[in-house]
Amino acid sequence: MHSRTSSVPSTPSSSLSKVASRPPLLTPKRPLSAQSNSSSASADSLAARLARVNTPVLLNSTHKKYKAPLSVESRKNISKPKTTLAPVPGTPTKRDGTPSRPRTPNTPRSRSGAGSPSLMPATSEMDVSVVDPEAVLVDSQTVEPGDISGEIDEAWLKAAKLDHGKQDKVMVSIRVRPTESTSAWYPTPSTNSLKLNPECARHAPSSSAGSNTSFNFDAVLTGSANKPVYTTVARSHVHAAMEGFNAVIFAYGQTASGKTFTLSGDEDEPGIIPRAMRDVFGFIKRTPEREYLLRCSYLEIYNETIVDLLAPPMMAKTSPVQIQGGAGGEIVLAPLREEVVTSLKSVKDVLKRGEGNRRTACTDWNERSSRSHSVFRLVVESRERGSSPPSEDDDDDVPSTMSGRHTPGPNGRHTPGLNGRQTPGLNGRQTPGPRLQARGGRSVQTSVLSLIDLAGSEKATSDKERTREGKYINTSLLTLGTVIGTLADNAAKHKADHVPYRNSKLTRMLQPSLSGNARISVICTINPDVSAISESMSTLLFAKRIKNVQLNAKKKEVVDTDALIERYRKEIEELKARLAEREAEAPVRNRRLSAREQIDESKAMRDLNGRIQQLTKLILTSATVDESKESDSRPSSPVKIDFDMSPYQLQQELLAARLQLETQANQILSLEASLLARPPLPADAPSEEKDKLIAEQAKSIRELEIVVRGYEDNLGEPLRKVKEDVEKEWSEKLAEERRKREEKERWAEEVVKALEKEKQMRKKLEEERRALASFVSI
Ligand SMILES: Nc1ncnc2c1ncn2[C@@H]1O[C@H](COP(=O)(O)OP(=O)(O)OP(=O)(O)O)[C@@H](O)[C@H]1O
Repeated sequence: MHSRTSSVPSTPSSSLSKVASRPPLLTPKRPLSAQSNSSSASADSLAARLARVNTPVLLNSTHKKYKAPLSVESRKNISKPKTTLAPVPGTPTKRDGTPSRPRTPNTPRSRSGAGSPSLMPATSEMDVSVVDPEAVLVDSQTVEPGDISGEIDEAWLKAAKLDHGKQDKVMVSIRVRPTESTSAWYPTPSTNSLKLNPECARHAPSSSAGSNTSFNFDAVLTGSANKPVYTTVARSHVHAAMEGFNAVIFAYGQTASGKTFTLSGDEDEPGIIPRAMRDVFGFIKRTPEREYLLRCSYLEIYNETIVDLLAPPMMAKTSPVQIQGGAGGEIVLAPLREEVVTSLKSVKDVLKRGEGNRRTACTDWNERSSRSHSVFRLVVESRERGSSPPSEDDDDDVPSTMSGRHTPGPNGRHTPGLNGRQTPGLNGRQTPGPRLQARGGRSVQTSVLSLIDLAGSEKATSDKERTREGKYINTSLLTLGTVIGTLADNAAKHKADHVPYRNSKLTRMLQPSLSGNARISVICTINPDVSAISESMSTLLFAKRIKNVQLNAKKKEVVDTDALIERYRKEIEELKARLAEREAEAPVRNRRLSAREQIDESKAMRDLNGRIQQLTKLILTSATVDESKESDSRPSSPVKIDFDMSPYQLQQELLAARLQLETQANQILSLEASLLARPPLPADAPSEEKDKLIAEQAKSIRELEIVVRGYEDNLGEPLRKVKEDVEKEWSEKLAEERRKREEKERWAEEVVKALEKEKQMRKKLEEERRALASFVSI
C-alpha cells in the first residue's frame, strides 16, 4: 500500500540513481498548506528549504520534475528498448501491490534566496501595474538571437499560415506514454489511429464491452521526443495566438500518463510551454512590422481555490483569485498578478517563480502539483509599428492609468476597476481596454495563449487530505466532462441546452474558450499499462466527445477611433469641396453636355453625395458605438449639420438623415423584437443568472433609450429647424406672391372699369354724333 511516509517506492534504478544524487530526503510531513502547527513540522520544513537552496536550478525545470522523471538514458532506452533498462514508471500506487509510479518524497528544489517566496517583494519591477507598456515593447529588433527557435521550418510556416484560425473544431491528439511491459494499445501514428490490444480486451471495463475499441484522432503520438509533439499539436495554436486568436492548449489524462512531461518536459526534452515561448520570440523576430506587449500570469486551481502563483504566497493565500463576470460574457480574474516579459529569460524566470510557489505551498507532498490544475497564460497585445517612436505628446493625452503608469495598491497587486487594469479572462477580453494603446490610427490586437496542465484523476487513498484533494479534482474533471458532453450534444443536435460551466472553477474559467472563442488543442495522454485500460478508455471517450465541440475563434481588435473619425472628416471635407466645384460649374458645363453625359454627371454627383452620407454614418457609428471604451455613459454626439451647405446639398442631407432616422427606427424595433424573443431562462436557473439577464436587458434598454435620445437631440431637433426655416421662407414667398397677384387683380379690375367707362363714353359720344348729323341733314 502506498503510504505518504514511505520513502521511495519501487523506483526504477535510473530514477533511484538520480534521487541518490539529490540532497538527503526528509521524512514527509504535513504540508504547510495543511496548516500544520507542530513544531517538528516547522523544523522539518525549514530543513527542507535549506536543502533546496543548495540544489542547482534548471531554467527549464518544471514543478513536477521531482516526480521521479525518467532519466535521459532511460528515455532513450524506451525508444530503443534494451533488456537492462529500468521500467518506465507505471501507474500510481495500487492496493494490489503492482508496480507503482515512483514518488520522490520531499524532493528538494533549488531556489535562490532572492526568489524565496517568503522574501519575495510585494511587487515585482515587471509587474504590469508598475511599468510603462510603451517602454517594454518587444519587436524584431529587440529579440535576442538566443531567444528564438533554431528549428524554424519555412515549409511548415507557409502551411500553417493557411491553416490556423480557420479551424472550427478542437484539435484532439492522443499521446501514448512508452512502456516496458505489454502495451494494452496499438498506436499507429501514420494513420492517427489507436486500437485496443485484443488480448487485453477482457481487462476493459464491463461498461465499455461492445463499444468501439479502435479510435481515430487528429494525431496519435508515441515516444519520448517532445519536439514532434510540439510541432504537431501546439505550434499552429501558438502562431494563431500571435496573430490575434485566443488559443488554449491543455493536457488531459490519468495520473502519471505524461501530461506534465508533454507540457513542461525537462531540460533534455523541453515540453510545449518552453518551446512555445521560444516560438513566440521567433514569431516576433519574423514580424518586423509589428510591436508586442507580452505579459504572463500563472495560477493553479487547488481544491477549488484559484491561487496566484506569481504573488507572494501569503498574499496569494489571503486573497485568492476570484472569477468575475465581465461585459459580454467575458471572464475577469482578479486580483491576478501579471508580469511583463521581454525575453525568453524573463519568461523562464516567471515560470520558475510560479513553480517555486507551488512547491513551497506544500513542502512535503511530491504529488501535490499533480493535484492541482495549473494554468500558464500569455497575453499578447500587438500593434503595427509606427513610422516614428511614440512621442512625448502621445503620452500627454493618455492618462497615466491608460499609459500603464499606474500606481499599485498598497499590497502591490493591482485593483481592478475604473483604471481598466483588470486581467482579461481566457478569452482575452479585458475591461475596458488593452494596456497597449491604439494610436495614430494603429489598431491593437489582443489574444491570450493558455497552457493548461490538468490534474490527473486518482482513486481514493488511505490519506484523508489526499482523498479530499482527489474529490475536488474528480469533481472538476467530471464537470469538465459534463460541460464538454453538453457542448458536443448541443453542436450535434443544434440545441441550446444549459451548460453547467459554473459547477467548477476550471470550467467557469474556461467558459469563454469552450463556448467557442478560442482555438483549442487537447492532448490526451494515455498510460498503456494493461492495469490502466479502464482510465485510458474514459480518457479516449472524453477525447471523442471534445472533438465534436464547435469553435468559432475571432480576432479581437481595438481601433483608434479618434484617428479613424478624423480620417473620415477629412475625406468628407474633400468630397464636399469637389461637390461644390462641380455644382458651380454645372450650369455652363451642362449646356455643352449631351443628354447621356448629363445623366452620367448627375450620377457622379449622387455618388459623391452617397459617399459623404456613408462617411457621416460611419462617424456616427464610431463615435457612438465605441466598443473599446465600453462606457455606459451617453454616446458622444453625432456629427452636426453644416448649415453653410448649398440648397442641393442640404436637400440631400435632409433626405439621407430621414433615411437614417428610418433605418435607426427599424433597428430599434428589431432590437426590441429580438429582446422580446430572447429565450427565457429555465425556471430552475440560478437566481444569479436571472439577475444577470435582467441587468443585461436593463442595460440594453438604457442603451436604446440613449441612442434614441441622441438621435432626437442631435438630428431630430436641427432637422425640424431646417424644415421650419424652409417652410417659413416658402410661406413668406407665397404670401408675397399672393399679395402681388391681388394687387395685379385689383389693377386689372380698375383697368377693366376704366375701359368700361371709356366704352360708355364712346357710346354716348357716338349717339350724340348721330343726333347732330340727323339734325344737320334736316
Ligand atoms: N512520453 C514519455 N516519455 C518518457 N517518459 C515519460 C513520458 N511520459 C511520461 N513520462 C514519465 O512518466 C512519469 C509521469 O509523467 P508525468 O509526471 O508527466 O505524468 P502526469 O500525467 O503529469 O501525472 P499527474 O497527473 O500526477 O500530474 C514522469 O517521470 C515522466 O518523466
